[in-house]
Amino acid sequence: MLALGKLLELTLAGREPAEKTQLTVEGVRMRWLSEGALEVRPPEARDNGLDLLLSAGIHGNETAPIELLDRLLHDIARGDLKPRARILFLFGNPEAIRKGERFVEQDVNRLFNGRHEQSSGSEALRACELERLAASFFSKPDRQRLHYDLHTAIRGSKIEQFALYPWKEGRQHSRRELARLRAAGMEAVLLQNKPSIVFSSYTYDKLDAEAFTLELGKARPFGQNDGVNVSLLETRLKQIIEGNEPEAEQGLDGLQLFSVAREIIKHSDAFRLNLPADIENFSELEPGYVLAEDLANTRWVIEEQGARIIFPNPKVKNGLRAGILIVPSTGENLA
Ligand SMILES: O=C(O)CCC(=O)N[C@@H](CCC(=O)O)C(=O)O
Ligand SMILES: [Zn+2]
Repeated sequence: MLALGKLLELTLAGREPAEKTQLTVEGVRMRWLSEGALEVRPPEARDNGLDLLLSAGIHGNETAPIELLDRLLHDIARGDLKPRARILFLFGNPEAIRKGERFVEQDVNRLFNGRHEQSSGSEALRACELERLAASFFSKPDRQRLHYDLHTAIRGSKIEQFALYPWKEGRQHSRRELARLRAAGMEAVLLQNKPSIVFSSYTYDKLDAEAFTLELGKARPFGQNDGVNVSLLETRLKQIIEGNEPEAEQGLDGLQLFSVAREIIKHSDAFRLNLPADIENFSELEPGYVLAEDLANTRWVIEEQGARIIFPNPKVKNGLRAGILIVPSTGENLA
């Protein structure tokens, strides 16, 4: 296999490849751009006009998505997968991946849409570099732009695989993209309704890509991901890469839609989240339940019917999201 197909090995070893560009037997050009960053370009005559950004390891301990991208890249480097799309593979936080930690000093996925400018340290620099790599990749006019940022979650979930769809003023969420996600095994989608500082929000908002965070199961160390079944997603990604994706069904086939009711922000060290440590994502909360308390007698009380909690985490830094309260959505504003 071509050395550049071993991007993960290079990244784990913290090494630069001797040759920065290599051609596969199929004439596919692989170009190493920076640590954990590799561009794949099909021969011009085969290019179908899609620019596909696949990122994983924005959180270093979320290894199932990293292993998935590693398999795709191996297949391309061996000539077993024949891309018609241009692809940018990104391993988001190499230092944290090497340590097997979510992050080293700060969460890279809270540093996009310019937030890195208000911060310092290696993770702020990396967020800036990831923005630059994505912006340069998505700078070609008249091409389709698609970004999947792949994650696994800290805790178990009542709905195992789901997507978060960013928001931008004046832009509608796409039914066609939702159908594509359903075909890729996603059981639910959270339709965001305000701007955010995560990677997929940056590519959606600033680079006009269709962009999603995908949650694929529970985070586990390398080699221990048998419980994370990514087979439907893997099949669909191969089809997208090879440009032979079956036309998605019109219906969303049982895909559950949610919208954000409220983001729970931790304001101080006095923040308390009144949930069991092992609570699963998408657990329902009854109206009247006191979800959280913070300084100056601030209380987060459930008011919404059908409210559920995702990503509860009282350990985040002050000022950051400590959970999202969501409610079912009918998806009436889809394009
Ligand atoms: O399990 C958790 O609490 C977090 C899992 C995770 O990393 N999720 C992403 C979601 C990004 C988004 O809001 O689109 C994150 O929190 O960064
Ligand atoms: Zn993550």
